Amino acid sequence: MNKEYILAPSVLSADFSALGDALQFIEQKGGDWVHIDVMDGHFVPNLTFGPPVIAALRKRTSLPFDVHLMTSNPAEHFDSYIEAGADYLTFHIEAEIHAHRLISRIHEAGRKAGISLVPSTPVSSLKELLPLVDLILVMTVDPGFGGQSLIPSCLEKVRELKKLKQENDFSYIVSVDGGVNSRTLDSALSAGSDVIVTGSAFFSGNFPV
Ligand SMILES: O=C(CO)[C@@H](O)[C@H](O)COP(=O)(O)O
Ligand SMILES: [Fe+2]
Repeated sequence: MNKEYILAPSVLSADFSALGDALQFIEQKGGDWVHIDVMDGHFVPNLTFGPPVIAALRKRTSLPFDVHLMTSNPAEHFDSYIEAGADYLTFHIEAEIHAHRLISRIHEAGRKAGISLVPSTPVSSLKELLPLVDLILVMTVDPGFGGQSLIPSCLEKVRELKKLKQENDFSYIVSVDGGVNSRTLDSALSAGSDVIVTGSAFFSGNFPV
């Protein structure tokens, strides 16, 4: 299928007892990246993968790893995720005051730095970081779980970010994460999303691939 966006299926909705097979499935279905949701049971009320699991998956595919840290204090352990094989490492603005420093450290390690914001955080909170980041991940659900419904008003942030990018010649790409399925895909794309993350819809056959 010829598509004009980066498809980043999230293994959060895969069978955790067969994550290697999930990577193969993503490749077969034309996924461009693998989205890996790291949850610490603190920043979000759920717990998922850590660096050892990511390092094991790294041996099974050459697709880029889009690691989404939903963790408190991401600066404390970001290097383990880089060592494990993250290509894009995204952390939450709500979890890190010293974001400039963390972005620099990710860049010094030779990886792409992403910043994410939950539905209640406005784009204005990212103002100082817009010239620095490679990716902005707009959460369209409250993070922590797959299978939730996309909050349509969050897509306004995608429009705002794309406008700011154009006006200021910034280089970031914009990703939409949460509740994207065959019904909501068009709205995410028409808002200007460059990357589409999809978990439950992709693994249940409710995503147009
Ligand atoms: O970051 C998250 C959830 O916190 C996402 O990456 C989910 O994995 C997306 O799942 P769906 O909403 O597509 O089921
Ligand atoms: Fe995610």
